[in-house]
Amino acid sequence: MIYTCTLNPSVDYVVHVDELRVGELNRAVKTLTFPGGKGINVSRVLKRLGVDSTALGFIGGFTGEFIEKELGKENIVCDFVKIPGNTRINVKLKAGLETEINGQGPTVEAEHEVQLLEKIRSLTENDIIVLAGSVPSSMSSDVYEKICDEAKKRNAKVVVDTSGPALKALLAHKPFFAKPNHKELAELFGTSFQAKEEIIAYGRRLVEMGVENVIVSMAGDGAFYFNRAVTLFAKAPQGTVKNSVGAGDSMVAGFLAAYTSGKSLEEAFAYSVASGSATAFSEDLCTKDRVEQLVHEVNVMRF
Ligand SMILES: Nc1ncnc2c1ncn2[C@@H]1O[C@H](COP(=O)(O)OP(=O)(O)OP(=O)(O)O)[C@@H](O)[C@H]1O
Ligand SMILES: O=P(O)(O)OC[C@@]1(O)O[C@H](CO)[C@@H](O)[C@@H]1O
Repeated sequence: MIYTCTLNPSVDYVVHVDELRVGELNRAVKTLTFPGGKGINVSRVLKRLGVDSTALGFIGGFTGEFIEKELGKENIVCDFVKIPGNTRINVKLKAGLETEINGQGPTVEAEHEVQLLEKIRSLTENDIIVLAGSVPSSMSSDVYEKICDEAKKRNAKVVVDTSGPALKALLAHKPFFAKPNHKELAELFGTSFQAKEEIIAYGRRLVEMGVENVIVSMAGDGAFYFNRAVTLFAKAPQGTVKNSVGAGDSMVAGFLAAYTSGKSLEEAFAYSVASGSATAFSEDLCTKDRVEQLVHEVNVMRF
């Protein structure tokens, strides 16, 4: 079974305006509301790609109820720890450019962390757990490491899609799969990239640190895949971007869906890139049909 863990889920409130006038009244031309948070997005895309998962993490209040109801409509199994306070609302403002304002999220107490860790203790060697998204400011920054330790003790595979100190700390635990974008990779090593060769060098360093599979995404410029044996590159398919929120999460789901169904590495990587782009070209997350159309446009090259 695949488990996703979203410590700080969100209701994503997508607001379209023709033109943003700062300091004035703006009227939306369209608004959309989605259950969000990186792990939840991975669960939603996995389901669309025909793979079941269980969504773990913390939810609370009317926004938490919305998330659980929406995931229920999509037949996604939820096993959240319920907390007081409202799950955050993240504003995704579309006014030509995409601007995001992510909420802080409710307080998670020590007792809630204990309840989550208890759920992690039921994982087995047949399971994969995806740790995705930011750590709530009320939690200690090593919570992902604690979850990772519990999962690894039980030989479950750990997948990491986070950034900053949480990503840095988790790499030492040699996860099965990590998907930083190129900016997160640069931040990890306190550098900035001017050329693709630098992305390759630093991506390979993650493999040397013990990560089994690494995908470094580069938005419209495609992505690299690294493991001990190969470096692969794929350009992103061309299309009209409608919403890049969740594109990275869709890549994680696409890779896992293909990998767990026994596809080759090249195929899994192509499927991952196609899933990211299919989401970028959709208002909500990708559909399986769109992924399978786009995968034919993804050419995987070996370096
Ligand atoms: N403009 C685009 N055109 C085509 N494909 C895109 C575009 N933006 C993103 N993608 C696809 O989505 C993948 C992931 O994008 P990106 O690098 O932006 O991830 P991310 O920063 O983790 O995203 P997020 O945090 O919003 O989920 C890319 O590798 C690509 O396949
Ligand atoms: O604040 P975090 O946890 O870093 O990111 C949360 C978030 O921006 O990530 C998802 C897209 O990847 C959205 O659904 C959600 O709003």
